[in-house]
Amino acid sequence: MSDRGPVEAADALAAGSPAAEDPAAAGEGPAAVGPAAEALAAEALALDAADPLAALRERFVLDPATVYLDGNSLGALPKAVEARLADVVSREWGRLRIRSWEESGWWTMPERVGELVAPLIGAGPGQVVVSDSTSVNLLKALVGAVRIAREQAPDRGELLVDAATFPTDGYIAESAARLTGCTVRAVPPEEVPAALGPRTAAVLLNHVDYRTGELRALPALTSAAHAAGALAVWDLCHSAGALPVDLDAHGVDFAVGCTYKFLNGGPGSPAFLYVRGALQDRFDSPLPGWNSHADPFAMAPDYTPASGAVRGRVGTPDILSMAALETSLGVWDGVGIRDVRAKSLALTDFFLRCVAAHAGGGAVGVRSLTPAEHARRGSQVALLCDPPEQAEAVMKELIARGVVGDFRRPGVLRFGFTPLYTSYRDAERAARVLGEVIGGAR
Ligand SMILES: Cc1ncc(COP(=O)(O)O)c(C=O)c1O
Ligand SMILES: Nc1c(O)cccc1C(=O)C[C@H](N)C(=O)O
Repeated sequence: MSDRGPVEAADALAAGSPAAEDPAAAGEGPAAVGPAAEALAAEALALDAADPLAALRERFVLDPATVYLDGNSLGALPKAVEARLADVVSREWGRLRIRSWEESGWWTMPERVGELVAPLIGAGPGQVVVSDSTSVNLLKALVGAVRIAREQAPDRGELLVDAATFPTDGYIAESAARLTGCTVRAVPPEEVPAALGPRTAAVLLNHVDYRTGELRALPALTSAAHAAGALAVWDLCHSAGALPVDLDAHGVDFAVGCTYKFLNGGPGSPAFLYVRGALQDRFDSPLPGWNSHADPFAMAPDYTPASGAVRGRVGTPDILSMAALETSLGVWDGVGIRDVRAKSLALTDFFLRCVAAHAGGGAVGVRSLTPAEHARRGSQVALLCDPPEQAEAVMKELIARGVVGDFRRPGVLRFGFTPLYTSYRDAERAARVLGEVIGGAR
């Protein structure tokens, strides 16, 4: 992207977007005023009144003056976290001190919290560990996948990587390739099936594109990788907690994801690593720290890997962040990920309709890069500004008016929808204020 100007880069983004030509998903025509605007506001009220998940909003700290649509970058704070952290600090650390590794269950937290994440990503017990960052887990997963692929076929020497990937995945894939003697080939996800071959060791894909919000076909792409004898590694940062992933059902080999977005774990909360049960004994981590040793307190000079999910650990876990995440995951009690998905789609559908009604006719145009088809949509809406150079200023003004999304180069306004706390009124207000901001630019 760096060698292109914002307009060229925006054209490339829009050209690759399946929704770019969809008028229903674009702000075209004059902005809605009067009865049309009132009808959308009334509809939002009715949708909120009928929303079975509406009460969950009470579990979060939210500011009524703000519409928070940035939960795909940093999830909102669940109310229960403050008291938990105060207790961890004052009692577990302050009074119990070293005893807490055992008495407060600190030592086993990575596996225990992994078990709380597991049902949300369709993983049975014993396959998910919470540890380190997504970037670090990507290295473990990629090197681990290549090593397994090469057990049977030592000449598999290529890593296929999503060409539109979030940058850290690409950087880590390059390093994983250098460590294993592989080469990296960047491929648009839809071209992965044709690019797979007898030399492919592993494929790394983002489940949801962080800029466009496009949801990739995880089942089909995983099957295609397997048919070619390669392993499938998925980055679930923008899907975990937003939609069903069903890792076990689709036979995914490795998956990673962060917990501070739709899982609301807090800034920098530790990420998760999934290693399919059938592969765990063959998982040879490139970061075999003492926490993943079969008997860490033996302090043995030689490394013997632990069995199960524990093998994905490295060093001492970050207890404060992990405790915040553990308590945050409590907001999912009694909540089904399929219900969350249904609300996410309804919210983004409604927001796109409101944008189409409110955000037309200004000096700055917007069109959705996010696929209109439900099967290809994550839980965000990405609007490309025309001209793209205006996007940053538009987002700044939106934030000043209490609508918090974010801006991504070259000209994308991103709005994340977290069904646990986002209301239809939020969606309507965000689109209405966007219309005012764009209209104000006339
Ligand atoms: C798709 C994706 N992968 C990886 C990351 C990076 O994760 P981390 O900074 O926690 O390593 C992010 C977000 O920052 C992301 O959106
Ligand atoms: N991890 C972040 C951070 O430390 C600061 C600001 C933003 C982030 C993000 O998570 C960005 C996010 N992954 C994205 O999709 O753009």
